[in-house]
Amino acid sequence: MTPSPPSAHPSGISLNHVTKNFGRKQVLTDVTAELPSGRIYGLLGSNGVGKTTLMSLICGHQFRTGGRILIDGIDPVENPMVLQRTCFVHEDQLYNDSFSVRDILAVIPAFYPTWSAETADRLVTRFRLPLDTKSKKLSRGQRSALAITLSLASRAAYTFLDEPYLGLDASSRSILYDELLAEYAAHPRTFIISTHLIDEVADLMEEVVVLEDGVVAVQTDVDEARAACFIVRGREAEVRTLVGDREILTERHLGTILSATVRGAVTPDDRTLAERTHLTIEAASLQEFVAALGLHALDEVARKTEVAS
Ligand SMILES: Nc1ncnc2c1ncn2[C@@H]1O[C@H](COP(=O)(O)OP(=O)(O)OP(=O)(O)O)[C@@H](O)[C@H]1O
Repeated sequence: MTPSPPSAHPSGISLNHVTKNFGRKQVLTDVTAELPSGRIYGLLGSNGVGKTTLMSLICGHQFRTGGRILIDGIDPVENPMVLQRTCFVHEDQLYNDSFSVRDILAVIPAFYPTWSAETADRLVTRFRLPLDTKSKKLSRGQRSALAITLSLASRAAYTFLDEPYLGLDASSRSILYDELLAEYAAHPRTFIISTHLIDEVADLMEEVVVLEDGVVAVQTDVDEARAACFIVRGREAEVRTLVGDREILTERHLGTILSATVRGAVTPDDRTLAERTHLTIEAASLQEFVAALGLHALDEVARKTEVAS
């Protein structure tokens, strides 16, 4: 067998100084990141920071203002091959008003050579989607369930889920997480999920990318992130003694009590000292870690800007 030629580009998404303006408003000012394929990414950031915009740019649904985007080495803009390999359906997706759920499920497979009718059927049943209801009559949760069904059944190599849980009740959310992991295990591909429920989806995500002020403030592996910091709480002097010369990412004061999020792993000596000096040590949740790192990264940017000006 002739070996296939080495690809000039590694597979995955490559973002290089990507910018996006809407009129005079700069939403993405300089987004640079490498997202190797075959992972589940969490795209995080506050409301209006540009998560949906970035996903639309990557899929080629909108034009970027500047910079370079490559999917498996190919620019997604007006490229039918990339369109077949990416799926980005969201809850407020517009469908033809006269289309029922059944009609939508009949039309969409034509766009995806990898479509799985079996997955679509299973999700329709599990979400109890009303097949004969017109799309505009669906509730918000049902619209989300339809978007998830289309996204997972597409089996697209790059699947984007924009806050996929909107309007879903607790049991439908657990169907989403369950099905996503099952699909990912059986048919590995790349998922990019924007979310504000960091801790709820923390077990799904392998890597998080945090957008702040138009740039990637943090990109980190979730397991590394979990082991990378802890919170120590107690009287300020004792907390500072325990922390030593390690880096404090954030600190909060409540009277004489200091709560510090510390970069690094907890050591046995830390535990002994904490017990002796009545400090509490706990693991930081992913949400706390991301918030601390994000704020810290932005402080650094602000400090460097101040120094430079
Ligand atoms: N078509 C558009 N025209 C003008 N401004 C837009 C357009 N689309 C998005 N924006 C603006 O770009 C910014 C980023 O919007 P975007 O929806 O990407 O944010 P987001 O991070 O997904 O927000 P959220 O977490 O609230 O969903 C917002 O200020 C929004 O008002």
